[in-house]
Amino acid sequence: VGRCFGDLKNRLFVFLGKFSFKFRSCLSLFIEMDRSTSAKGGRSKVPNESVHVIVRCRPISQKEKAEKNEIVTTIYPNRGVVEIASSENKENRKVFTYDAVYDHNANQKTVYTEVVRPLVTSVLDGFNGCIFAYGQTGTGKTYTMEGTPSSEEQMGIIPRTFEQIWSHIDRTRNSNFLVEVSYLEIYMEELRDLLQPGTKSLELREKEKVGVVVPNLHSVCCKSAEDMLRVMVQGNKNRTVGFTNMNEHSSRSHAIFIIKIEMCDVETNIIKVGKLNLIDLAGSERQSKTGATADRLKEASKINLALSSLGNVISALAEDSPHVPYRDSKLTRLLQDSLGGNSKTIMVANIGPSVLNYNETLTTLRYASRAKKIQNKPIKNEDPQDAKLKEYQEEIQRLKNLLAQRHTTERVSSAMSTSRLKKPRKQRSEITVEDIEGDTCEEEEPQFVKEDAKTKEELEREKKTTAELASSSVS
Ligand SMILES: Nc1ncnc2c1ncn2[C@@H]1O[C@H](COP(=O)(O)OP(=O)(O)OP(=O)(O)O)[C@@H](O)[C@H]1O
Repeated sequence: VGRCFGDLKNRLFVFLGKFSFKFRSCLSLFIEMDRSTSAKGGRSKVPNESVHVIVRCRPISQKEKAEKNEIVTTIYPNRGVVEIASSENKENRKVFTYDAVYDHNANQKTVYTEVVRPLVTSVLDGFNGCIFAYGQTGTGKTYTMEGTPSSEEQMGIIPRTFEQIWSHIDRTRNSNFLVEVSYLEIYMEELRDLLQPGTKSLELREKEKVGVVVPNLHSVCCKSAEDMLRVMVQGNKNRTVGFTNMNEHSSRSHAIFIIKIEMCDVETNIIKVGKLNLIDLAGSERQSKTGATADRLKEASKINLALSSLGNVISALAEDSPHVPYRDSKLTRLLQDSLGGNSKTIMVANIGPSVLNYNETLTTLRYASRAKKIQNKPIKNEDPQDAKLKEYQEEIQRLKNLLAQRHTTERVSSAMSTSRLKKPRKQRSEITVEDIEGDTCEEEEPQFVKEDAKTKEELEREKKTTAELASSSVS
């Protein structure tokens, strides 16, 4: 009995020990969670959302086919799994799982509908969104992000977002929208405005409650999907592209297409702002493979530097490290909110199927796996102080008040100056699609300015008739 009791007592101690260990670790987990949420600005009630990671494998190229390169990646779209086999040892297979994976059979429309459409819907509800394509050079980042915009089948993510945005605007009643786009590239660690080439390089600034901003970056107000497409095409003409052994039209810079949508519900007067960053990164590359020389070599080292800092940020966030090295490159500073901040983010990891790409593919798959662990805290941007629609609405109200005031004083005196009736000043950063295409066409006046001008005209006409009547009755 004594031995039995002793045994029971020992088991009880082991159990209590385990329990107290679990209790302690739970407690420290809660304390840790609380610490990390309060460290991120007290947004503890906002639910976390992981970065969505998808992998897309391009078809085998003509060159790879001709060289009879072995295929080492197997894609299982139904299970979200990518398997990669080492060419030396077929048994040595590495398996990775993602939110979605696509093989060479997946067309542009499928990728958009399944992955991007829900994110753009959120942006149209006032969230920040970011989609970035990452991968070795020549694996299809530009094909995925842009594709061939003139072809219904081949158009990529960016032109498809234009269509979704404008079909939403056309369908929505009782709301006003303001859509603006900007386009910039990071080339050799310098920020360049792709819509105003030749201007001096841009700076990054940290703005309280807003995050990292690019002052003096031009934005173009768009009134249709076609407008947005024209801006994209124009910006692409200014993007730095070069030839490498791996890709005839290799992007030598990281390009960021920014869409800002302000929307105001006319009944509630609530303004929401959605911002979408669409990023086509330059490819990671081995200088020996790309055959880089001189300028290409300098570019490549800067590209690789920015990409390795992106890798470090991803690793730090995935490991919940107390220090995240966002400040190490312009790219990571610009992506600060998209990785670990206020944004819904999708990473598209592009890979190639052949044995030639084995090492790079493995690196990309590992990066992508780590990125899955990144937690963001997306919050709806409602009633921001710097919304332009708000500024315009206040201007409309001011004009209306002015007209009402004028209407009453008109009868007493006709000397009131009309010079105070100004249309809203054109912002320095506001240019039109025509401006960037070299057309000097003046910007079409917003509807409310036209309406106010109409009222003013009517008022003038009324004034003239009254004066005529008065003069005829005197005579
Ligand atoms: N899913 C795909 N289906 C058909 N063709 C593709 C696909 N992905 C890529 N390609 C083709 O592969 C080539 C290289 O693609 P792309 O230029 O998009 O690569 P990239 O990753 O942007 O390269 P870089 O980093 O050098 O700019 C192009 O000719 C492109 O049309």
